This record gives sequence, C-alpha cells and structure tokens, in this order.
Amino acid sequence: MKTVIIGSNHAGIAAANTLLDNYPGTEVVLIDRNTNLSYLGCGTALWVGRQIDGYEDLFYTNEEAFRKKGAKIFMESSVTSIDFNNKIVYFENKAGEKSEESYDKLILATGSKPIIPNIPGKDLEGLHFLKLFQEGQEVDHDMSREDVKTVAVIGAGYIGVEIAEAAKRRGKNVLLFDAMPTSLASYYDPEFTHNMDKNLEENGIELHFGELATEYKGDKRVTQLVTDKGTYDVDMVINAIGFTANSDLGKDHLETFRNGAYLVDNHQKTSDDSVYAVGDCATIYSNALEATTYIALATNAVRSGIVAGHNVGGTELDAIGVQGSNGISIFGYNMVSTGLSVAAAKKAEIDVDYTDFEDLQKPGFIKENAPVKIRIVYEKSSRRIVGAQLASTEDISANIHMFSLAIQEHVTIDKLKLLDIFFLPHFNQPYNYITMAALRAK
Ligand SMILES: Cc1cc2nc3c(=O)[nH]c(=O)nc-3n(C[C@H](O)[C@H](O)[C@H](O)COP(=O)(O)OP(=O)(O)OC[C@H]3O[C@@H](n4cnc5c(N)ncnc54)[C@H](O)[C@@H]3O)c2cc1C
Ligand SMILES: NC(=O)C1=CN([C@@H]2O[C@H](COP(=O)(O)OP(=O)(O)OC[C@H]3O[C@@H](n4cnc5c(N)ncnc54)[C@H](O)[C@@H]3O)[C@@H](O)[C@H]2O)C=CC1
Repeated sequence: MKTVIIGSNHAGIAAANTLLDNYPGTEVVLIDRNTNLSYLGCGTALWVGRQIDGYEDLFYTNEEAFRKKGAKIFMESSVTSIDFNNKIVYFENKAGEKSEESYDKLILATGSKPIIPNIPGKDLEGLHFLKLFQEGQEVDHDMSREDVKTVAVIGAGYIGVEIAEAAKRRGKNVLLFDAMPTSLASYYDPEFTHNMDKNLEENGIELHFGELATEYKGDKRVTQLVTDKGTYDVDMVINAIGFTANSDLGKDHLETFRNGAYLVDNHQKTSDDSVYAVGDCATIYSNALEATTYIALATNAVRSGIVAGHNVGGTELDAIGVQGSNGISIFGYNMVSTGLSVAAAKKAEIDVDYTDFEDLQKPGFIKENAPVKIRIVYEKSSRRIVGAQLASTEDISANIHMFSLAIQEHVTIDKLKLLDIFFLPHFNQPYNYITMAALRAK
C-alpha cells in the first residue's frame, strides 16, 4: 500500500509518523513546497520578542528523520495538480523539474493561508503576514531596522496580540487594530477581553478597536495606515486577520465546507474514498456546537493526522471531536478557554446561561497569590457544559483540560457542584473557584 502525503507540517508529520511507526512495510511519500518542516509558529512571537534565545529549537523533526524511517520525502516541491481518477500526484521542484507519484491513498495536509486584506497599497514594502518561519524571519529583520519605530498590527486575535507584545518588547510604538470592539473576541466574552485590553494598554500598546483598515499608503514602503477612523504614521504593518483553508488542489473534486475546507468524516476521509484530509485544510467536529466546523490549531492538526494515519494503515479509529481549547499569555497575564463563549453560543443560536466567580487562587495567608476569574457556560435546556474561560496572572492553564473533557462527555453543570477537587494551600483554596462557580449556577 502506498500513501502520498501532501504537506509535511504538523498534520502531515503526524499522519506520516503514525503510518511509519505502526504499519511496517507501508510505503509513504511526503511532498512539501517549503524548505523546512515542523516549525512551531507559536514560538515566533517568543523569539521575535527576545523571550527565547533564537528559533533553532522551534523545529521538532527534519527530512532525515523520515528518510531513516524509510519514507520518501520531497522538500521544496510544489504539488501542481492531482489526477483523482487515475490516482496520480504531479509536482515540480524549485529547479522546475516535473515529477509524479501514484498513490493508493492520498492524505491532503496542505494547511491554511493567512487572509489577505484586499485594500489599496497591499503590495508596498513593510507589510507582513505571520504564518511561515520565513515570514517570522522577515518580521524579525524588519524590526531590527533603526528607522522602524512604529508598528501597526491589524487583527487582535491570537497572532496579533502575541506579535504586538513582541514588538513592544523590541521597544517599538505599537498600534493594535481590530474590527471588533475588543481583542480576542472570537475566544472570550467581553468580561475577559476587557482585562486583556487593560493589560495591553498598561504595557504601552495603543488600542484601536472597532476600526477597519481601508488603505496602506507610501511610496515604495508603507508610511501610513488609513482606517475608517483616521490616518496613522507607521513604519511597518503586520496583518493577522485569520486563516482560511488551503484547499486549492482538491476544491473542484472534493466536497468542501463554507470556508473551503475539505469536509471530512470521523475517519478524516473526504468525499473521495481514497483521499483523506487533515489539519488546517480540513473540517473538524465540535462537541460544543455538536456540528462540523473549522478550527485552525496545531493541536487539532496533530490529532487529525493520527486518526487519518491509523485509518489509512488499516485500523479503524474514530475522531472524538474537539473543543477548540486554547490559551494565551501576554505580559504575564494568562487566559485559557475551551468550547463556546456566551457570544459564540449566541452566534450559533445555542441558548446558554453562564456562571462567573472570582477569587484568589490560594488562601489569603499565601503571599504569592493572585485573583482568578472563571466563567462556565452551559446550555439552558440540557444543562450540559459548552464552554469555560479562565484568566489570571497565576498559571491556571491546566484547569481547562477538565472542562474540555466535560464538554466532550456532555457533563452537566450540576455534576460539577460536588466534584472532588483536592485542596492544598500551595495550589488552591478549600472552597475552590470551580466549585463556587458551579454552585452559583441558576
Ligand atoms: C504565528 C502562529 C502561532 C501559532 N500558535 C499556535 C499555538 O500556540 N497553538 C496552536 O495550537 N496553534 C497555533 N498556531 C496554528 C498552527 O500553526 C496551525 O494550526 C498548524 O500549523 C496547522 O498545521 P497543518 O500541518 O495542518 O498546516 P500548515 O502548518 O499550514 O502546513 C501545511 C503544509 O503544506 C504545505 N503545502 C501546502 N500546499 C502545498 C502544495 N501545493 N504542495 C506542496 N506542499 C504544500 C506547506 O508548505 C506546509 O508545510 C499558530 C500559527 C501561527 C502562524
Ligand atoms: N495561542 C494559540 O493557540 C494560537 C493560535 N493561533 C491560531 O492560528 C490561527 C490564525 O490566527 P489569527 O490570524 O490571529 O486569527 P484569529 O482568528 O485568532 O484572529 C483574527 C482577528 O482578526 C480580526 N479581523 C478579521 N478581519 C478583520 C479586518 N478586516 N480588520 C481588522 N480586524 C479583523 C478578528 O476580529 C480577529 O480578532 C487561528 O486559528 C488561531 O487560533 C495563532 C496564534 C496563537
């Protein structure tokens, strides 16, 4: 059996390793147009902001590792088309040499691409995106220029907020723009995002929310950003207004979701029996929404790669759905969320209630201590938990895994009320904020 995998980043790597590690004798071919594989984009803001020494450790595998396992791997090779009827993949290397590979099974792992704001001036120098390692290098390089004093970041989602912090740490004036009235609006409710916005402002980032970029101005290089509310002098712009699925190769043959992602079943199989899709180019099932959706995260990419790898290898394995669990840490302020916020539930027309609580992480007699804010969101009719948000300068991140499991397993808010939660002053309070929030649920 021969499997061709197009795209060898997180999702493709997970699928390839699953096949190579568990199904000896299977033939695996990986094709990727990039020069590198396994880059952890989550580290970009950390090295650009000089919180870590460099980018070298942000890669967790390489071409050689796959060759050693017996796979064929073609880097800097772009797949140009696929003949789905005759099961042949056509690709071209950087020298323009054309090749082809036949397949029994094909795994599409072509990921996502940044959404490009379609406004005048978009070809000027000094405009950036932040997806690839190379783009991180370009941003880093531009920030090293003496004449780059003011950086505008468009999009206050996860990439935007993280890179705004990094630019500030590099001593730049930072202007952060978003169409929504707060940062991180797709992940948290305003009661949480307001704290993050305050944190950003206190650390010197100028916020421009509810403001839409309409034009980049400049001669050769960008010098001004025009929005529907004003004109700003800038030396560099970083665009981070979200990702869309990269489904160019199969969109005319395979069934797709509303954003173009390949529609997959719980084996990661597309509408073509021989073709699987994984990671950011594919849909995913949300247990909170109880529906198919699109969530671009490395964690989902890895899990979907494993599921596809086993199903292609011959072991039936069902994906169990996801909650879209995520986290962010900015100037020491930590936020984590899973499932749906109240705003996201409303958008999805799910009738929810929520319960909030705020307390110190540990008893008052412990000096190293800080407030924690929690919100649990649950469906009114069934009382199943559909989301949770937490924020603190304490490390509260591990709490979110329990809520992820609760959503996955349809646990009701009432089941949390008397849940056995341990107490030790070093870590938490006897009246734990999770218990307290659950007890307060209507
Ligand atoms: C700055 C940044 C920070 C992030 N931080 C986090 C985080 O903290 N946590 C988290 O969970 N997620 C994070 N993400 C999201 C995460 O990186 C993506 O969800 C993840 O990369 C998806 O993996 P993938 O393998 O599906 O797709 P991609 O990473 O997009 O990889 C797709 C691969 O396919 C190749 N390819 C595409 N088309 C072709 C073609 N025609 N021929 C050959 N090769 C092709 C590409 O070269 C690429 O290597 C971050 C992303 C960025 C950009
Ligand atoms: N910590 C983490 O888990 C991280 C995850 N990622 C993932 O990578 C993907 C891409 O990240 P982002 O690009 O930050 O997407 P995002 O979806 O997190 O944020 C995009 C932001 O851009 C705003 N926006 C959209 N159109 C706009 C416009 N025309 N003008 C101004 N603002 C506009 C949105 O309101 C939103 O706040 C996401 O799926 C994200 O979850 C990225 C970085 C870190």
